Amino acid sequence: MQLFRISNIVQRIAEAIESVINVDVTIIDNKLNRIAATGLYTENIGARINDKSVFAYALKSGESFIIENPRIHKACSRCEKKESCREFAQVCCPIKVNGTIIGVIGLIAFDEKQKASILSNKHNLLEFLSRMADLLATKLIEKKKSEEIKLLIGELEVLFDSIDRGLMLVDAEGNVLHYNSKAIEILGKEHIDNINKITRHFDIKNIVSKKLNIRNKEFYHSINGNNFRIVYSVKPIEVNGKIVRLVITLNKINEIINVVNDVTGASMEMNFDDIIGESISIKMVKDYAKKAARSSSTVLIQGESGTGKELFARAIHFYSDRRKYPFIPINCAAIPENLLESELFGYEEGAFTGAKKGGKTGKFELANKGTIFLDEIGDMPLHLQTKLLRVLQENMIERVGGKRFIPIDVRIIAATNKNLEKRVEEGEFRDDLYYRLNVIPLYIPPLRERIDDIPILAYKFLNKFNYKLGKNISHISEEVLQFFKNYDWPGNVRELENIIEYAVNMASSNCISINDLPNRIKNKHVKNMAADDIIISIQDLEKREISKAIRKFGRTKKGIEEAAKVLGISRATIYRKLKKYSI
Ligand SMILES: Nc1ncnc2c1ncn2[C@@H]1O[C@H](COP(=O)(O)OP(=O)(O)OP(=O)(O)O)[C@@H](O)[C@H]1O
Repeated sequence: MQLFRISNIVQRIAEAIESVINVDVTIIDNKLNRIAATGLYTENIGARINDKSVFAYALKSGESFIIENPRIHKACSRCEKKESCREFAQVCCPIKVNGTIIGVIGLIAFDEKQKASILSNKHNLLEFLSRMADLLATKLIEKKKSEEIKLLIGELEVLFDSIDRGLMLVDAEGNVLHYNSKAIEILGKEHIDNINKITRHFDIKNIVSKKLNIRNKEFYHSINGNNFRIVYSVKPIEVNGKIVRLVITLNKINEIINVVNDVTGASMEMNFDDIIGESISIKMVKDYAKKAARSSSTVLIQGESGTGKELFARAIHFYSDRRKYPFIPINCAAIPENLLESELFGYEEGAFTGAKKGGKTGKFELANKGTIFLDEIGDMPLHLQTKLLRVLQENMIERVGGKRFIPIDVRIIAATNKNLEKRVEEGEFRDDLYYRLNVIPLYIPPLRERIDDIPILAYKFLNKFNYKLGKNISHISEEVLQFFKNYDWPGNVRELENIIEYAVNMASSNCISINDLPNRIKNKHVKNMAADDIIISIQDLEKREISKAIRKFGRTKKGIEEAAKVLGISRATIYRKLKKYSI
């Protein structure tokens, strides 16, 4: 700590001491710089004092002392000016902060009268100087503390302003004391002159009296006639058991929605190249879907389960102008009927028993400016179909228990594996909604109608699961591929993917064979074997028959011998084949 930082105060204290004692005063710092002086040495303020002087001695000793006989006193022993010294007496009193010497107060008598004044009351004089030294030390500590506080305030101001949320500091009466630039951005510049009015949304009285912590509530706010929903939280600051301040954080709902979508991966990117298939039919659907992506009309995707309807919906979204906004999928059949409405449209706080505090944002709002994918639309209950139709007609949604309409800009892609026209005929699906949804119809053919795609898809999934499971299987046997082409694929591409995952787990050689497939598939294969038109390679046949025999007779030496006998091959041959096919 350096005395020069409070040099004004040091000088004032030096003058005060002089006016009380009538003796010249010099105050030096721990570097022997004269910080303050009165009388003869005033003009030497700022100059350095010799390091063999009495002051240097005082700094080193750390004790208070009085020199009654200059030149003879031991403090003068090293002084180079001792012979020419004009001083009659001197007093030194160190200034200490937490035990560290930071300077010295010195009194210098230049005549007998001043000397007498010093010597007449030695004890009280030293006591007085030590008080003055303490006063200087306290002033220096205060200065340091106030500089630290200034720095802290500066740091907090920068921090306050760099936070990407609106912040307001409010007193217990609701007066806004501070706000950051993000708060101005959220609330709108024109509201800043009347910022105290904003606090009426927060019920400050209640928060203060009940010491409440409020999390993620909403209020509606209007800027230039446009309505926004702002989400706020309030944290009280308590001092001695009383709430004295409140910190209010503000966020625009849209910004929160974007964060949620980013974090949950709602917008997992997908494009048309990720849709595998070289068959003419799939190529045609892709071309058609690319055209659909350019418009913002509603698309209805129809196709059996697992044909890739969601894949197409995602690819359309990421090929469209909405690609920077969320893609929000919702499966209308997977959510219980009583929850579906609030999932889709959200609800206000207190809308029903068990409703979450602060309400809930629905998928339509989450998808704002993006695309909502309504999967299994055929299973949507009739009363919600009516509500959905209104959304399509008016581009507005109403939260459950809400009193106002919220404008939305969402593209709808719906999908179903049901025959929707039939459901319309049966009265299970509103015909007006069907026509509204079916503006751009897209039909995805089942796998059995594009068998040329099966090997490509099978190898694509083989690579995927090799990577995922750390395997290195390079082939799928001809017998398996042939069987796949004849299989009916009720679960389409999803089923094919699952079967390959199973087989990659089970295969012990570098080729997937019939034996590696799940039992329910193998059984179907056995039945198919009866069909004359299926041709199986000799190798696959050999492998299958050897496996069958081993399963029947066992892997013991005796079992293998028995199997060789039944198969009509030698013992050496069966061992060789077992190794070859990794059975
Ligand atoms: N052409 C394809 N290329 C690559 N993977 C595909 C293809 N078609 C479907 N898949 C995969 O098959 C699985 C099922 O696809 P998706 O969920 O899109 O089908 P869906 O028709 O929406 O099914 P559901 O009717 O059950 O909702 C996914 O893992 C998907 O990645």
